[in-house]
Amino acid sequence: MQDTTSPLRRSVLYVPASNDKALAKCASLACDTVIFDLEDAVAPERKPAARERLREFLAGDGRPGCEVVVRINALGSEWGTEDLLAARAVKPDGILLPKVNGPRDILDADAALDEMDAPRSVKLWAMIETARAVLNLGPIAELGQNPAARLACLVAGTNDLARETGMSLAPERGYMTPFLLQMVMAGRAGSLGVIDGVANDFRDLEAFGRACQDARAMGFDGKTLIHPAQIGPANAAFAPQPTEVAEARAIVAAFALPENRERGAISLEGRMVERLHLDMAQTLLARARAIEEKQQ
Ligand SMILES: CC(C)(COP(=O)(O)OP(=O)(O)OC[C@H]1O[C@@H](n2cnc3c(N)ncnc32)[C@H](O)[C@@H]1OP(=O)(O)O)[C@@H](O)C(=O)NCCC(=O)NCCSC(=O)C[C@H](O)C(=O)O
Ligand SMILES: [Mg+2]
Repeated sequence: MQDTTSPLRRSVLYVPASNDKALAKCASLACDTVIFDLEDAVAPERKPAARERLREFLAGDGRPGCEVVVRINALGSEWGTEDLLAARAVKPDGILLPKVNGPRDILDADAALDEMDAPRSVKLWAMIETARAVLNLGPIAELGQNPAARLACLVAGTNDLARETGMSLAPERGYMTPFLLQMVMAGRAGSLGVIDGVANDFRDLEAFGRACQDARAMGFDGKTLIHPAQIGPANAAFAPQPTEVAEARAIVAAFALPENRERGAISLEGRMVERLHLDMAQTLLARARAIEEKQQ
């Protein structure tokens, strides 16, 4: 469940660590999180150079002020350990693990970070993009309840899921939706953030806006993005809408009335409203405030 302290992650932009122009641009963008990618956005022959470029870039003035996450190659791959060392060195908020199959992959990364003396404040994010990860969502999410584990967030990898399963992403991700919902359910059970996958067609912003609205209705915190043009629509779709803010304010005001202070359920404009709705209203208002503060 989102609460009043949940971080804003409406727009989570992948930036290829090998792309100088994209690196130079990212600090000026209004996304909530940047994921610097060492994995699929970087060709095999450019992996070492991308790692070095990222180290240099994040040590300099261009480092973005938002949440910073680094996606490494799978720890079992030939690049994994070097990537993890590089990621640890750039002091990120999170490290995103691709191709996670089950809890073991996360525990191994956790142990490797401990060996590197990485502070516990460096969190792990896990891509859910293999059929095995979907089958293991329960045990993966349980790590979120373990204070010793670093797991903070699940990220959908719909391209890889489509590749492995043969499942179509069209129309409107209808076949993929049950698994995305399973991911949201697991993430919430484990008190984890949950971020939706990317939309590859970055020029069709109308379709993208609809995809963001669907993702929000499914319960996702935000969407992963591949292009700066997707930031505005994602920020708008995952923000509380004016009617929702007005409704939330009315609920808070109604429960503050002396006659309602000791009541669990009240009637408001013909609808039953309970204290759980008061909690939801307070969360939504906190989110609206956080967005407002960010814009100032
Ligand atoms: C998709 C792109 C290759 C398109 O690039 P390009 O043709 O250069 O786009 P534009 O000319 O429209 O770009 C306009 C300006 O914006 C900058 N730009 C573009 N993309 C980014 C970005 N991601 N971050 C920051 N800045 C960006 C360009 O440099 C232009 O700048 P300027 O000329 O100075 O105005 C490209 O967008 C791209 O590479 N996107 C990211 C691709 C990526 O990271 N892929 C991997 C992550 S997605 C994934 O792996 C999904 C998951 O794992 C799964 O399985 O589903
Ligand atoms: Mg992927």
